[in-house]
Amino acid sequence: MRQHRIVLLPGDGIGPEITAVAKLLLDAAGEQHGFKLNFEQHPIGGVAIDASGSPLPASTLEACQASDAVLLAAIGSPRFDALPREQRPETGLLSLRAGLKLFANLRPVTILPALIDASSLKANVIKGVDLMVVRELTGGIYFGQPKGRIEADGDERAFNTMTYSRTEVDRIAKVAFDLARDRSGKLCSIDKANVLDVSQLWRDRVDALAANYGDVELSHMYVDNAAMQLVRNPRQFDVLLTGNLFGDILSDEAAMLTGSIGMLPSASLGSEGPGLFEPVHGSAPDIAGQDLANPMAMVLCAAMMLRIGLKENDAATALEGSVERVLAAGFRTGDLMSEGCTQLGCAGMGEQLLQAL
Ligand SMILES: NC(=O)c1ccc[n+]([C@@H]2O[C@H](COP(=O)([O-])OP(=O)(O)OC[C@H]3O[C@@H](n4cnc5c(N)ncnc54)[C@H](O)[C@@H]3O)[C@@H](O)[C@H]2O)c1
Ligand SMILES: CC(C)[C@H](C(=O)O)[C@@H](O)C(=O)O
Ligand SMILES: [Mg+2]
Repeated sequence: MRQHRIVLLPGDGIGPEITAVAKLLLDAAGEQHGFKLNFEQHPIGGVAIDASGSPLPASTLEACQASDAVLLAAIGSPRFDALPREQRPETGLLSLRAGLKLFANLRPVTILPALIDASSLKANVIKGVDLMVVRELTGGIYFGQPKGRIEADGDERAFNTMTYSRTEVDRIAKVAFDLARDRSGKLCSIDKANVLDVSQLWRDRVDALAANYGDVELSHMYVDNAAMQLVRNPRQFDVLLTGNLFGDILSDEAAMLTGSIGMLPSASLGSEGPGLFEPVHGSAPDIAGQDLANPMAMVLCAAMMLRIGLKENDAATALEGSVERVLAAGFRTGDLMSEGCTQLGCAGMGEQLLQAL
């Protein structure tokens, strides 16, 4: 039987609740499709700070490095907001992405027919939307130096640096061009080249690479316009290429096209080694521990892990199918609830997903 080593990182807030659902489905999918997943669970984020003082213990990173794929739920809690930045839960996640060299974050945004009325946008605006945000994940203003907070001239000042090298832009742009080639052949690169030097380099490199992709229709858009176009006419987009910060913001915005941030999965990939599969949403402290979380983004992450990380395509399709069938049958978590549907908690949704597998 095929065997795969999976590191599970439930993390904080709703993380453990949605991880339990994903594990249930992954075990069942393995049984149905002839493979076994060997799970190891490790702490990251707030739970790791509580246990060991570090948001990314060395043992967690080492286990991830030795795995075939990593499935992370979410990290973060207001309890840690006053800690120095290097000790905060978010730093654990950033260090994991950097430690595994996961420079490419793929965030697919698809509208499931059953959820056409769940979005805050009109059905005729979102119908048929199928786009992919390709977000650079280990550079830009998240990691740029210098950064810090200083006292100067009787005032306090804080600063971060938005920086990209040619090499960093080229490798993420190549991922986006290749994806566009496999999809509809359309790529829109997002920047702020009218103001920022770092964006002008970004645009110059994307233009230079376009010479190798004569079959891809490339356009550029300023990020402020992109934020507007995403809600005005999202169907104009196929692959969106963004830097780290712009992609973070635009993907949360794009999540609302699907009806809820609780529906959006992502895959964080490097050029080799295990991928990290992580929902776009956070630890949702406002609903944590109340059996209210939508586990479907996490289940769709598990599907991405099966397809991209483990090449278990049939099982991936089965998981996605189960999400579609449960929604078509009218089951909803609170974030997606609309008239005439049946509301379920996180665990109840897990049971329905399992039955529909
Ligand atoms: N990848 C990650 O682990 C990740 C991502 C984003 C934010 N965070 C962290 O999470 C914490 C909370 O951040 P936030 O409130 O800005 O963002 P969030 O995504 O956690 O929550 C935003 C809103 O969406 C809702 N929501 C999110 N996921 C949901 C789900 N699966 N089902 C139902 N509702 C859901 C929440 O209840 C909340 O109202 C912070 O500490 C932040 O740093 C972590
Ligand atoms: C929690 C935070 C570090 C993270 C990010 O900004 O990348 C999150 O918002 C995300 O979108 O994955
Ligand atoms: Mg985010």
